[in-house]
Amino acid sequence: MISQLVNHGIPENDMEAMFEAASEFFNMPAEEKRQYEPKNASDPIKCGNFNVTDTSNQTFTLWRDYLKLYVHPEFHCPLKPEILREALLNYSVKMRKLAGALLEAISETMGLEKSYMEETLNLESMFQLFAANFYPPCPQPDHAIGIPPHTDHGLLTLLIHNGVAGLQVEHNGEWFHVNSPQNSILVNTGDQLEIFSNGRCRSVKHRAVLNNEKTRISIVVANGPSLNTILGPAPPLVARDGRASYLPMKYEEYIESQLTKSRVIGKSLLEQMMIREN
Ligand SMILES: O=C(O)CCC(=O)C(=O)O
Ligand SMILES: [Fe+2]
Repeated sequence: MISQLVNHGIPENDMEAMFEAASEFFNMPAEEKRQYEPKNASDPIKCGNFNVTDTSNQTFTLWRDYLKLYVHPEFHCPLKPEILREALLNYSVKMRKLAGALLEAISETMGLEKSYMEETLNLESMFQLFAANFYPPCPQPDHAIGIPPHTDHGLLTLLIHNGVAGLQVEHNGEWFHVNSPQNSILVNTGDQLEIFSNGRCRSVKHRAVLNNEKTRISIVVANGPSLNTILGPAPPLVARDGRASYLPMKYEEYIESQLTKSRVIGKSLLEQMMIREN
């Protein structure tokens, strides 16, 4: 499930402030950014760039700079550029409210109480991850990739971009461009929502491709349950369906396992969580 919100109530200024702050960050000298090179996968502030990565069954040359920050329940932000802190605090609060409202509506659509997810998944202390992705023009766009195919691990990811196309989603084994308008917010369902909904909301496989003309920037906020939530299919949905289709796991462990297990086993973590029918 992927949807596009056009009337989302987030002022254009708030989005522009994020693009400006992210561009300033990426344009800082390399020495300034080096302090945030990741030492551990769980560092709350990290940035990095072009490299080669192995997913479960392929090796990719990546063509992107990224900045990843844990912004809730604890707020982490680099000191520079100075404009980033205020813009990000404001933006992350608004994205949290929007994600909360969407999750209430999704709860109701599934026949649950409006506040069911908020209460059972401890959304008050939801784990929120911010990412800015910067993809410069690539001379050979077909020989590298911005982000390899993946699903997001949280509940809902909210994404905006600077008007340059690049995001693609997979449907029935084929890749399709998501040509969303510049000021819209793209809503992407993640693994935790697929598990919680017992398969009603599918986690969308997506990737970012490159071009040789324009720099693309995407600003992503991933909203998940609290890190200590043990998330499994919602019991009322399991009762309705007659079976649970997924195993439960603590969200914090899920994030850690996604970084390690899928490479070893050769299947995505979400596939490993599925309980097949005999
Ligand atoms: O840049 C994009 O459009 C995709 C970004 C993305 O999938 C991610 O950061 O998880
Ligand atoms: Fe993603």
